[in-house]
Amino acid sequence: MPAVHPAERYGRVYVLRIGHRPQRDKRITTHVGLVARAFGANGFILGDVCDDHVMESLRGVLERWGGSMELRCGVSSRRYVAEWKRGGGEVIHLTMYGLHVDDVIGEIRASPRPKLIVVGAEKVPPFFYEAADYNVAIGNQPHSEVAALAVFLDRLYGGEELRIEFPGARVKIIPSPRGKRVVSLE
Ligand SMILES: C[S@@+](CC[C@H](N)C(=O)[O-])C[C@H]1O[C@@H](n2cnc3c(N)ncnc32)[C@H](O)[C@@H]1O
Repeated sequence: MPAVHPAERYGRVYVLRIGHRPQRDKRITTHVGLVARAFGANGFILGDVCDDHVMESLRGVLERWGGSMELRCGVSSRRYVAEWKRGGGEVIHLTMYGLHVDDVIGEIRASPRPKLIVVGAEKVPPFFYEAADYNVAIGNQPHSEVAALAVFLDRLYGGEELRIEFPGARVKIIPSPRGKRVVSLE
């Protein structure tokens, strides 16, 4: 049976990637976008810059593997956060300096408000700490925006996101104990 998209239960979820440096961060920002899609976010926003390499990679994955995640780039991150809040949504900034995820995830899951998850690259300006409704730490040790986003979305959706069936997929993997089985859906 196709899985119900968990966003139907927990509200709309977008990911805002800030601080992307096109010379250095192409691969890691692409991975942030891939995790956003695969772990059930409804939108991926690359703030302040556009990077064709990143956006084309993500569009290619959506075309082949399905899903209807909204993709945008080049919008002002600060304005996006402010407008999200004005529209009634809440902002969750992932940072190692924040409150431990275990101490806030219950409250976040209980809220039906649309959620904007902000992940940084290098130093995150104080604006985002102040504008956030929650500054959430996936443990209080430094690691990676990719890991932080994956763990946060998995906690938010309680693991349901790993069974999402993506609409419009052209191919699908048949899980197998050995080797690769991929079938065409066209
Ligand atoms: C490589 S880290 C750089 C962190 C940077 N030194 C700072 O002052 O925020 C890039 C991003 O990974 C995420 N991140 C890294 N460790 C994290 C943790 N323990 N909990 C939550 N997010 C984390 C944050 O979104 C952070 O902005």
